[in-house]
Amino acid sequence: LPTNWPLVGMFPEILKNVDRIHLYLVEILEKSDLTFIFEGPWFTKMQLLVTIDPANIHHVMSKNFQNYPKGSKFNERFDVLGDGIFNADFVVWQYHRKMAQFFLGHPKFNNFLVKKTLKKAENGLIPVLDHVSTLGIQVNLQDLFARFTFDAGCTIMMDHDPNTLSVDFPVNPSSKALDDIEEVIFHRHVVPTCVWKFQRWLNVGKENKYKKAWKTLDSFIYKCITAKREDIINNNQKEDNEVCTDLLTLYIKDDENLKTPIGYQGDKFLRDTVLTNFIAGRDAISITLSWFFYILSKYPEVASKIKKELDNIVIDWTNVKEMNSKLVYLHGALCETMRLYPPIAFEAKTSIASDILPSGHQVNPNMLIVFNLYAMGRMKSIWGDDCNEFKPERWITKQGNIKHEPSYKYFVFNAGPRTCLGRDMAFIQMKIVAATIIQNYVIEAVQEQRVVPNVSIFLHMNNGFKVRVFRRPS
Ligand code: HEM
Repeated sequence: LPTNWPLVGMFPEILKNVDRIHLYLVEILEKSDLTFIFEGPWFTKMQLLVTIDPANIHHVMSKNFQNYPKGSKFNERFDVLGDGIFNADFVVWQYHRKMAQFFLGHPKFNNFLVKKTLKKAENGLIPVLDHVSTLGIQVNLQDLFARFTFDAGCTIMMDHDPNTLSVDFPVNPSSKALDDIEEVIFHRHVVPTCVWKFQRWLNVGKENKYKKAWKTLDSFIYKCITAKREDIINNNQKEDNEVCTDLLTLYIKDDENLKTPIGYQGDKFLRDTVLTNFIAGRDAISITLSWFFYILSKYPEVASKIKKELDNIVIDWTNVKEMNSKLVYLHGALCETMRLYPPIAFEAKTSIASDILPSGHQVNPNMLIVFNLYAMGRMKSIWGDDCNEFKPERWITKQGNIKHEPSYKYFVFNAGPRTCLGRDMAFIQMKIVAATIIQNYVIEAVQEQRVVPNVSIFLHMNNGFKVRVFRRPS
């Protein structure tokens, strides 16, 4: 376990291992029986509890949920999200949750999502993959998927396609602004609060970058909201028109709902909601797809099995229920990818009152509890001796159905009342992309590259994932 030095606490050990923090946490958490207390330098009075014990997760996320809000520190660091669901607690969160549950589960919205994802695969993904395969050039698959999810996300949220997925690989200011925002939010987690707040006050360095990115995103989203409001007025009568079923339209049409517990928020509410959904969905999906194809390049037999599963069915994405029941192996391979490479590798909560966790650890008031999902997927005591092997079969029952694991064990989509609301949406989009590629192309990883996760809010690959693409003979 890390040595707790006088004055500096465990800080030197963390600094020494910062580049391999996920692997380091795997080692520490294994040795410490899944929970340990990190002691910071004495002057910071920092003490955080790091745990991946499923019983503790169940306790914090569900049983004693009221004692563990996101907390003011989280709100400060993610202030760009405004009062959106990610950043909200208590009544405001309840209000958002009810609305988001209704709209994200809306049948019209789900049909729209499938239709637009298929269209993006056909008009964006396939032409780009054909282009790189014809020219025989390398492509960074991580970048390609980020473009796919940005375009699809904008279309699904606001019915606006910025077309960043095209053969000339354009730089898009709003997509770049999202990258910058994520980079600075991560920075805010690693430097002392007083340091980044001082930088913000001076408007220098990363904080200056953050401010500019915030402005770019605001301008983009507010423009789309204004255009959408005009669109709705002009198309008011066309209820069945697909233009009317993006998320923004559904929210705007229910204008009564914009009267939130903190007052009428109008376009500000819409802006917070759209931005939160961007942050929630864009990277998690593209990162999972990148790791998925990275793993398939290591396990070609898994790719063959998925291809066989796809060849044996009639593909009809409009019948999502049917597709889910038939694509069991593909589903298992995606779950297994996220077990080993969870796109959101860290989760955190802050305690209100003191508490005792099922593991026996004492929680003090206002204590930060940190969960590392990367380490969690690689624990023998949770997943068995074969935890480091990639086995889609782990997710299939003897009867050939999808096997469900409790969310406090498979914590990738969060657990308890704040469970991810985009899980089904994410799976359907990932399945459409995976099926489109596996059926039409062979992806070959470029040999001379080291693919490792970086240390950030999301589990990106440090230098992307370079591949060559070959069209399958028809
Ligand atoms: C592979 C894809 C995804 C993964 C792994 C994932 C994972 C997560 C996780 C870990 C959280 C908890 C975050 C926190 O509380 O700090 C979360 C929350 C959430 N996710 Fe996802 N997510 C994915 C895709 C999506 C998509 C596509 C959407 C919809 C646009 C979405 C919507 C949400 C929302 C609204 C919440 C907030 C729930 C709440 O606080 O009550 N997610 N997700």
